[in-house]
Amino acid sequence: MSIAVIGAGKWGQALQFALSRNFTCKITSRQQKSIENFVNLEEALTCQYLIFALPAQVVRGWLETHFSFSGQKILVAAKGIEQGSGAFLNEIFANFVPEDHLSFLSGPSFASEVIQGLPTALVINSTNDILAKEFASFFPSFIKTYTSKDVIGAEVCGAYKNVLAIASGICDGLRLGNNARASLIARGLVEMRRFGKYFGAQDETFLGLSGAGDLFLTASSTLSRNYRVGLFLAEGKKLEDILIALGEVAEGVFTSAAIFELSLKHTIYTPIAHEIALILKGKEPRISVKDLLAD
Ligand SMILES: NC(=O)C1=CN([C@@H]2O[C@H](COP(=O)(O)OP(=O)(O)OC[C@H]3O[C@@H](n4cnc5c(N)ncnc54)[C@H](OP(=O)(O)O)[C@@H]3O)[C@@H](O)[C@H]2O)C=CC1
Ligand SMILES: O=C(CO)COP(=O)(O)O
Repeated sequence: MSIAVIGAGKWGQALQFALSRNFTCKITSRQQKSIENFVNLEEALTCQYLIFALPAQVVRGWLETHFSFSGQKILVAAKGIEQGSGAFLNEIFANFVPEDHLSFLSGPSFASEVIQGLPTALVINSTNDILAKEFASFFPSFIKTYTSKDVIGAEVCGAYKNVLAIASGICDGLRLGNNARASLIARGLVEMRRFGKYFGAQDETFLGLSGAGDLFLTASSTLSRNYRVGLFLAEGKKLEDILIALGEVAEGVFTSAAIFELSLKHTIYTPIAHEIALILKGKEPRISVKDLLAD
């Protein structure tokens, strides 16, 4: 059995750490890093199992440039919707990999906790149940794994909660209180369900680890990059400066634009994501709060 993680950022390194409990797990990235079992891209691509931990926005370009399908089984660990096209990751990957070789990881998982071996529970989502169970079996005992066939539901949850985490960070940054944050998260859950249902997601996904689990985590902790983006926006910092200081990806910034475009195109009511997209374009957060309360 050969397995490699593509992308040695925060999440890629945490996944490699977890999967190395039971196997030799290789890892590759653009830049050479002093990590055990770091290999070049050519060697990684010969592995039977590949885990993609790249930002959602670069996935299509990366696949076009580097990937040719030769039977690899894929687990996609990114969370986001492509800005511009509004494409979900399963749609992008479907151009390069047969559906029965594709699976998607979801659930509450701060890389900084996984890399310490702290427990969590995750979901492997695939239309191919055998593949999902195969990937699930690779995870170490400190990660409890479940499987699901609701790929689109998991994807919407993983992407949408990043936008709601920005909203929650703004809410806390403006010191609106615990009641306001709980209201925002609860309405956010309803909103992301409405959005997901339009694209065929199943109800139960929103109440489980992929939905409520990851949303509650990300929207209530400064460990979340997206939440921190929200905190800094509330302080009046410029998005450009925030992202430079962050130095890591905050997917909600791009996904909010994608949700904005998809919601307009398909007439889906997504008021929170709508306001976040406007704030990221310069709208004053306090005015957004007033507009949300009045809506
Ligand atoms: N961090 C977390 O807790 C979690 C993150 N995720 C998701 O995983 C994905 C990756 O996040 P994370 O690892 O934290 O992000 P980081 O910013 O820490 O790392 C991003 C990685 O992507 C690589 N990369 C960036 N741009 C390109 C490009 N144009 N071509 C090739 N490689 C590129 C970087 O390569 P290099 O190292 O060479 O610079 C780096 O390895 C995101 O979608 C995120 O939402 C999901 C669950 C948890
Ligand atoms: O997806 C995550 C936890 O499940 C990580 O969230 P952030 O990208 O906001 O840090």
